[in-house]
Amino acid sequence: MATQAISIIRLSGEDSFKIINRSIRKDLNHENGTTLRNFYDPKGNLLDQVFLITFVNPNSFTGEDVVEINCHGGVLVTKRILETLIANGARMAERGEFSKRAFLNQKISLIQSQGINDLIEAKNDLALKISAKNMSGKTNVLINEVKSNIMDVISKIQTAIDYPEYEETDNVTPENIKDDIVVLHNGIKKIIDLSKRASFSKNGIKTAIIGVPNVGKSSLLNSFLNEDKAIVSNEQGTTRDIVEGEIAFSNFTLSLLDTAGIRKTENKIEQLGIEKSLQVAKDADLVLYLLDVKGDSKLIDVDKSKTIFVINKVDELSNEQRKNVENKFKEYSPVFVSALNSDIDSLIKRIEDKFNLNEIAKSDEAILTNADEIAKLTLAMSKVENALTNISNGFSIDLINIDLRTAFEELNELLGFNEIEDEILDNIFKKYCLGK
Ligand SMILES: Nc1nc2c(ncn2[C@@H]2O[C@H](COP(=O)(O)OP(=O)(O)OP(=O)(O)O)[C@@H](O)[C@H]2O)c(=O)[nH]1
Ligand SMILES: [Mg+2]
Repeated sequence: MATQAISIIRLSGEDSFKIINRSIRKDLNHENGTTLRNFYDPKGNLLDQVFLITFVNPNSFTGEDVVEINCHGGVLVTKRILETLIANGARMAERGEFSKRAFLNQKISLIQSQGINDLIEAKNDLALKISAKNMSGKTNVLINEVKSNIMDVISKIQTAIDYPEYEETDNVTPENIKDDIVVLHNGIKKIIDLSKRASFSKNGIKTAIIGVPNVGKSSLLNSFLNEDKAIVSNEQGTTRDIVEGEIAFSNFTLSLLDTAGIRKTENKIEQLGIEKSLQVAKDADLVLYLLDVKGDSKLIDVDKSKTIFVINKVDELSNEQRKNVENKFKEYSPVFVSALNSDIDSLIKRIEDKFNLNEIAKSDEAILTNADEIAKLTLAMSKVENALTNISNGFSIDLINIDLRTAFEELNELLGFNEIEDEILDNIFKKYCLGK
């Protein structure tokens, strides 16, 4: 606890009014409202003048009676008010308990509660934007649309199975419903694709900076971070261990890893550093590979699909030399930067383009950034894919129906509409910051 301008203490549950009434002189009316009151400790000593906001169930965040106590933000006064409330019958909330109660009282869905958590932890503007949308319930609406599209196809099939004598159901054949299912599949695929890329925005893109010694890897890290974090020198093999740094841009966060320059060496410690460099490159989401303009173009083996090739020290190149270098490394379409002069905007732009983060920032689609949520959606998509394969294999509509129903159930689970075991539920909400 630290000193703040004001502290806000929230009571939630059916005894909320009873508990606060023990610390004030005249009972509050059991209604929504605001009031300024003197707050007394159990011995009757005046502790503070507090501003109270009351919410009567179900019209509160948790769906229960809630009293919000706005007191002065001193550490001691806040502590004494908390102690008084506890003496009067309250207890401290468990981690995530407010959100859990809101969920159990059907005030918010699982996606919304995840959105609250993400909002608190957002490290950049895009992550903030996505979490606000998820928290607001807009994403629920979009997922519900997908659900009702699945429901439409299921209903068609079900009617054909239950009432085969109806003329309208004659055209419900696997071939005829195929187009509907393809549309469904593409819709879910798009959400997954955007979500996977957006989750980088939330978690930080794990970015390895690699290359031969002296190309300016540590200088590039420092230039990103705008501080002298890694040691830079013109001696080859300066960096031996991984140096980490994190930087947030408007649409993404980079978790940068500067590595030891890769070369043949007899030095055991340097060798270990180089092994680490290769491992880091393997594990990374993104590799910034600094090419050596003076050396030959024999490259370290990297996964090109996740690599951006960079030529540093552009400040040292004449126009003529730059053209030659561009030619030499044409197939890698490298980005030119000068770490020394902090001239790295073109690289930042290239990263943004690679992950297409602008598209995500502008997108009106549902975007989920939590691995569990994406996994559920992926499972739903695989069931829809199964349905399509079964159509191609000439299976009957009742078999196709089974997969669509499972996909539907997965979406329900994503929204938290299915029965969820208590233990799993506790685990979901435990990651919340205290009491939220
Ligand atoms: N002119 C110029 N010099 C640079 C630039 N970036 C780095 N240097 C210089 O290049 C030398 C090597 O830089 P480092 O950042 O230590 O290179 P490194 O790739 O981390 O080297 P190792 O850790 O040994 O693998 C230093 O003398 C830097 O000042 C640049 O953009 N322009
Ligand atoms: Mg270095």
